Amino acid sequence: MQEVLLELKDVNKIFNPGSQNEKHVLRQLNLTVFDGDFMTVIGGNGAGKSTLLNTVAGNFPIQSGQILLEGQAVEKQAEEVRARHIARVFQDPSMGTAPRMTVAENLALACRRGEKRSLKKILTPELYADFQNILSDVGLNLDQRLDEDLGNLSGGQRQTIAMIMATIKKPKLLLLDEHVAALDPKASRVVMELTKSRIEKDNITSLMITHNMQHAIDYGNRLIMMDRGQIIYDVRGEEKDQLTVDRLLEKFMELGSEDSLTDKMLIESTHK
Ligand SMILES: Nc1ncnc2c1ncn2[C@@H]1O[C@H](COP(=O)(O)OP(=O)(O)OP(=O)(O)O)[C@@H](O)[C@H]1O
Repeated sequence: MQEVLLELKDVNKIFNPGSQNEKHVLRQLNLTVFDGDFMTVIGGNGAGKSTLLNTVAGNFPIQSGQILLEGQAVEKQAEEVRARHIARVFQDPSMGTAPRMTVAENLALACRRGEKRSLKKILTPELYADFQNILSDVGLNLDQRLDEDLGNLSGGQRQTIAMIMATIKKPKLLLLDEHVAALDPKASRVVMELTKSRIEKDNITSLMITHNMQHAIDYGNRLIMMDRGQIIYDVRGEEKDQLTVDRLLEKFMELGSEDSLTDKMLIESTHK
């Protein structure tokens, strides 16, 4: 039996409740994520994908329901406890990283995720040597750039560092919110392959939002499709392996959701 890592039970998330701008975004949402699942998350604009990740991360309070990480209610945990367990990579590489600090300093901070930050020197020669090893495996000559400000690197290089930062200290849960969407196809490929190897190396339970349906099919062991705040399709294993982009498009049509299929999804899905 696979162990449950994350459980969402009847979760409702409403923005601006009781006001004219009330927006019921997650609707009685139920989801069980098993230890080691690498789940891709797709859905049209406004389906609730980012809201799902933000509520799981404990950033958005919910109106009702439960979000349990290893049986503990996420929103009741202190921020540093959540930060220790849950790592995130965003579309914007400046989020979660410090552009005016060097690559090595950023990595050193990531090694202390969830610990009380202090000004004490944390970048030891041993850590520096570890970072050089990790980066020489990645390529892109990043091992030569440890002393450069992170903000001077290209978008692809910064997302590479962000991905390593998120996984350098194994999190219980990794949340990826369209983390390659702003990259050109070549950089996107490099970061996706790194994503796969970092996740597989430590068997990290991961949720990855993507607009690229080919990526959603090619990566991970499980795929969910969201529509109007609910999970309307959940496949894994062989059934997922047999999916094609055409089949996913059909699925959108079947569910009467073709309006939410955006040009971005159609264009991105043609890139491997
Ligand atoms: N902080 C907020 N306040 C009010 N409404 C919000 C807020 N955040 C998101 N929403 C609304 O909730 C809905 C779902 O947004 P969300 O960002 O979760 O969708 P998504 O599936 O990630 O979409 P996309 O693919 O376009 O990023 C949208 O209608 C959005 O406008």
